[in-house]
Amino acid sequence: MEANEHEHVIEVTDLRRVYGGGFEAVRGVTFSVRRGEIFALLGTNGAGKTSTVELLEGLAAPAGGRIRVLGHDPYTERAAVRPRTGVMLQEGGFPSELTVAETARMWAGCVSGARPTGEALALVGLDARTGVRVKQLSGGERRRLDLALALLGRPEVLFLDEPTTGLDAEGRRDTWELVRTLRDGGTTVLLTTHYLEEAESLADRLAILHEGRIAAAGTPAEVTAAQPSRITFELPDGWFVGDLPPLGELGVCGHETEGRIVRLQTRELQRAATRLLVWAESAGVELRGLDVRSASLEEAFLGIARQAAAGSAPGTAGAAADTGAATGTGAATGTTGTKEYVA
Ligand SMILES: Nc1ncnc2c1ncn2[C@@H]1O[C@H](COP(=O)(O)OP(=O)(O)OP(=O)(O)O)[C@@H](O)[C@H]1O
Repeated sequence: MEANEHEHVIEVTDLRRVYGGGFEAVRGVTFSVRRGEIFALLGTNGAGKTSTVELLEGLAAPAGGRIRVLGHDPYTERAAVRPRTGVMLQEGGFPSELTVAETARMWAGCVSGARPTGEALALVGLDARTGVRVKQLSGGERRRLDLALALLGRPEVLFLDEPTTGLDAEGRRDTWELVRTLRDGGTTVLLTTHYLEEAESLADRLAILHEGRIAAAGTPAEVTAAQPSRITFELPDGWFVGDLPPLGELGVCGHETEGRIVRLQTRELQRAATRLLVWAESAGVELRGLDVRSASLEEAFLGIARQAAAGSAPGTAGAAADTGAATGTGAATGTTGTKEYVA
């Protein structure tokens, strides 16, 4: 897709959604997705992921803002957009008495230019289950059937709302592989997920929603780079965190203790780990359970949740997510539940 690879096939500007009763679930969300990109929307429960995706799918009109999918308004120009998109909702809701093959045929009847149903079912690994009634499928198999139906129309844009919920580890990985293959073939994918590992492994770019706003956005690497790395270890009896070299000299920007367990935060992982180990060696101290790790998307996500719990909204609310630049969460130090990080 060289000619169009920078084309934005999804453009969302200052999007708002208000439910009956006046609750504003989406509060000024801006992002865009390029052709052939996998973009993940993450967020805490109730953050507004499904509310946003439903607007992109044209299922409801926004209370404010602008959406373009393939250059069209998905709500007012539904006829132009719908045939070129595939939608996998959280709940498929198919007649449970129909078999897998009957369901696929019924669905294909509503899709112009549908791919053969057997091909769609084979893509998701359901080709051996065509004669089974929907009600007899496992939860994971139903999710795969949902995905097969979304793929029937060979969509240019695929919306996947929590596509791997209920799948076992193998099924999840198979779905990731399929989504990557679709992306490599030029399909643009927007997915919501609760699995941070899924977003980290699959998404080219992502946005973390919190209370209807984008709290952080960028590539997984950019979002995690805003977080400090961690060094965790257990001190032997008789040793205390105060016996360590001055934490500032170690390159540590925060620490937390729980009994003998010490957790250090640093933005200079190599330097801090080296100095700590040199000190331990010279002092004859064994750092039991030593664990040195770079920040993960999980930590970025938890950082946002912590800020929420501490009552301070993330500083990048409403940030645009289309620049490719990380907006960061700035949640490295601060209160985490009952424990306080101390620089
Ligand atoms: N039909 C509705 N009427 C009123 N409020 C709603 C409705 N649907 C969702 N909400 C509220 O809007 C907010 C966002 O919900 P939404 O389902 O979009 O979140 P989500 O990020 O997809 O959550 P989850 O991860 O739990 O699926 C929540 O507070 C939810 O209770």
